Amino acid sequence: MSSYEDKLAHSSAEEDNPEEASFLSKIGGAVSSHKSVFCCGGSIAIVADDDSRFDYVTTNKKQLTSPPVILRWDLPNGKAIRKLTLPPIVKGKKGQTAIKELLQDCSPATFGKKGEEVLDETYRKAAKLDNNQFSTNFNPHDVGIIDVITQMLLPGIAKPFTGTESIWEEHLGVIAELYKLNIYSAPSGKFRPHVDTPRGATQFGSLVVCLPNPHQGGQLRVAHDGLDMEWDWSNKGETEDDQSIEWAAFYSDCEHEVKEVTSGHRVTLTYNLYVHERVGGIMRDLPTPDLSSMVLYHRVKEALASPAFMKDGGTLGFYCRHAYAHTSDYHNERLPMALKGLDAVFYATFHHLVHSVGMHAVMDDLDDERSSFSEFDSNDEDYNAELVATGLHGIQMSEEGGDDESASVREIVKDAWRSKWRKDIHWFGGPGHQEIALVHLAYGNQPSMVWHYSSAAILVKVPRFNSKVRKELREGPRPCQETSSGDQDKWAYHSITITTIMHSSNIGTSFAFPAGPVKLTTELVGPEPAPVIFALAFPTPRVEKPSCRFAGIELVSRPLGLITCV
Ligand SMILES: O=C(O)CCC(=O)C(=O)O
Ligand SMILES: [Fe+2]
Repeated sequence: MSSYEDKLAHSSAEEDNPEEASFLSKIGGAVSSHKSVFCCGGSIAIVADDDSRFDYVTTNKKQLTSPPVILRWDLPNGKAIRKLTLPPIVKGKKGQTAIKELLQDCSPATFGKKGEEVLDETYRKAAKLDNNQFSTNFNPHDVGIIDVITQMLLPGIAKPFTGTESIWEEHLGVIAELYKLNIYSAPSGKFRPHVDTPRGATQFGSLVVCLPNPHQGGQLRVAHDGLDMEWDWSNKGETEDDQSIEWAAFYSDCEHEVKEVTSGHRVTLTYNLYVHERVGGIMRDLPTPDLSSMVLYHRVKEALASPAFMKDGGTLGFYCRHAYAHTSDYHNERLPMALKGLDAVFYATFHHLVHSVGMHAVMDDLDDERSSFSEFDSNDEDYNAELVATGLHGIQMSEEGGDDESASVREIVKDAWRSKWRKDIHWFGGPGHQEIALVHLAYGNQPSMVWHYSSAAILVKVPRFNSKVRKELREGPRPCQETSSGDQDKWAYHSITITTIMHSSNIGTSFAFPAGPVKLTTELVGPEPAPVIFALAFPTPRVEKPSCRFAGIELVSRPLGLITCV
């Protein structure tokens, strides 16, 4: 216990009241580790004909409700579909007839053991339909379940994970993949303690949704790190005013079990929970939205196709229209992925069309300092120029200027802030939101602090008209040359030259070759386009033609020679 917790525990006259001390110690145990939040769950009331159920999603006035759940499933012959509503529309025995029909069309549920699907009713007794055999009107997003899971279960795993394509840190979204429909029926429907098999590197948990159908028993027990939670959904759906959908979600590494069902049928939907990047969809190399649906995309494409537009290349600049804390270390790691609105569209458009786009902090108002320095005038080389940082960087502190009375502010800032004077940029619009970028000492008898502010901007290096990038935009990508030929049992060494254009989203990109993937890492992606050479061995007949252009990365594959397989 830390000394702070120690103090808290002792502050309640522990000796006089041991019972209270025990409560305090239990509460202390429940907050001592972030691992104590390993599951969450709740109840969604069923309300038929509630047309306004989404009117209250942003207020605190009313709970979200769900209409009765409809299930439709394929008959085993695949030629017809049946339908069931839960809670059953007809009560009593008749209602349960429909469930029995559903049961007839299910198959026994298996479980994974040492990589194999096992059927063993002493371990798991349940019926199942796979997700391609049924459909439902129930969607956990609609009733806020996914938002709750994101808020409660995601922080612990919202870190970059290894072994996946992505290195983006903004893993904030949850995808719930409908996995199975299960029925645990009395007597002895159950699933003994187990840990779910993760279905891929991004799965972090499971969600169980229990539909309103009368049953007893079948409690779900979830355990983690010495803590235990039990969800008892018995009796739900039995009476008119107690009809609800019950749900629970938990991390993949939690042991859990379904205790024996003692009467009725416990009908559940299970979902696999995956983490994904919630922001950045438009910035992905294969973007979620279709960029060609944007007016800007067409205008840019049109311009790039014309020799009248920046024939010898040039630089375009765009000050972000939205505010970002771009000089905080935390935020500049999240840019450009966290760009929004027009900023995101501008960045993504150029990223996809010419690849050479980056974010920079810019100081544009240093000319204001000029008035006090008569030695500068409008003939100066850097007059009317913007000071453009080498990229985005955190706030800098400098002692420069403290004892140099003759230094101008412009010189001090230029020396202390990694940047360049730029006059060649064609800007769209003026500077926007500003953040503190640099603090330094002012010269003079009385040293004082001076603050300088920067705006976040997107700079695009437009390639020359006859560049490969622009040519390909006009004419489509060049087909790759056949790199080698050979017979089946020969292996070819190929050198793969990858020319990268610095962009953070290139990092983590991997190329699938038969010899294994090649992954671009931070070490390989330099500030300038640079060739990176790999020598790979793979069977020539199966050489996959690498595409010439892949997400801003140029690939050239050429044979280096043949070696014979032994
Ligand atoms: O139905 C439940 O509550 C849990 C089911 C389960 O553990 C599973 O399908 O893996
Ligand atoms: Fe499970």
